[in-house]
Amino acid sequence: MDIPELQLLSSHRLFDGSQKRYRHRSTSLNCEMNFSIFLPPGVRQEAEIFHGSGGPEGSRTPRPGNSRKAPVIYWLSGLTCTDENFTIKAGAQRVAAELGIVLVMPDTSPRGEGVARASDGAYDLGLGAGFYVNATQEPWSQHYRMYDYIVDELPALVEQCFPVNDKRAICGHSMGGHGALVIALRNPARYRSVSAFSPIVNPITTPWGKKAFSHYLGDDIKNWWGYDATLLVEAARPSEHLPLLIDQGDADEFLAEQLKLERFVSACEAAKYPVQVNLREGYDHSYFFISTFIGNHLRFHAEALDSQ
Ligand SMILES: N[C@@H](CCC(=O)N[C@@H](CSC=O)C(=O)NCC(=O)O)C(=O)O
Repeated sequence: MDIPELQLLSSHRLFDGSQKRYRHRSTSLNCEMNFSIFLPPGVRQEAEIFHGSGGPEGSRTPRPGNSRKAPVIYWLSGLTCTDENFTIKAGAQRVAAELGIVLVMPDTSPRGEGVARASDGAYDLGLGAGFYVNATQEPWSQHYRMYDYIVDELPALVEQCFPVNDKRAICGHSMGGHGALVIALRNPARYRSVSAFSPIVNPITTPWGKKAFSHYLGDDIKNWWGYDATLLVEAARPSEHLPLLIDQGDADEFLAEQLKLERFVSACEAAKYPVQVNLREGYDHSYFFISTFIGNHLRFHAEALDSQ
């Protein structure tokens, strides 16, 4: 494997660990991408292989010291987000530090010069709205391959450069909840557990999903099926079931029109796929909701990741 080039953009100490932000060249997305990572205490606090313009991490040499490797939770954010929304608003680091878990927060789409964007500046297509699919339609297919980026490229980079083992979990919100469910259902051997807040679970029938999929994947709905969690869960083999947790606010402004959680729950029941769903009275779609329950999700994953 090529040695990845990582550029450190920022680094902050918190809860005796570090919150860092990096930029790298993504081959899947054909552009520069940022991601954020939280390193808990007790593991090496720098990237091991690092090139770039100086800085304390500018070394190829493995560093002496703590060689413990931690499990990782990948967090996928929703529409309009970057890697920073969850990093700044969810308050996940305190519990991740206690549990000794690494958190990785990717961006939600390719970005930069030459990357296609919605012609009318819409928030639900293009930049910030990659929907975790591999686009097949022009102009999107030149960069919008978020599925490959999240499933393969980013974990390979993280596992090469940071003190992590191969125990992975995946979690997300809204569009990112859709991404987490789809990716885990399609790749059950790669993850120990999956969870979501307010996920879009049946995008082939709802407005955000139909708009994005018709642009990214074309008009033939058969090509959308592999990105619909409700269809995927119906087809999941019992031997590949993962621990699955969903939290949903009942005051969520998007629940009725965009999310359709009841369809996923019915499909899980029909397929006998065990799912824990917490309907939370009075909670909306925001990061206030996520910050309230993120600790529960991290502990749920920690059990599956065999962490502490
Ligand atoms: N009309 C809103 C829509 C954007 C929005 O609500 N985005 C959510 C995710 S929705 C599904 O993926 C979000 O996480 N926003 C970022 C945040 O920090 O709250 C708008 O653009 O205002």
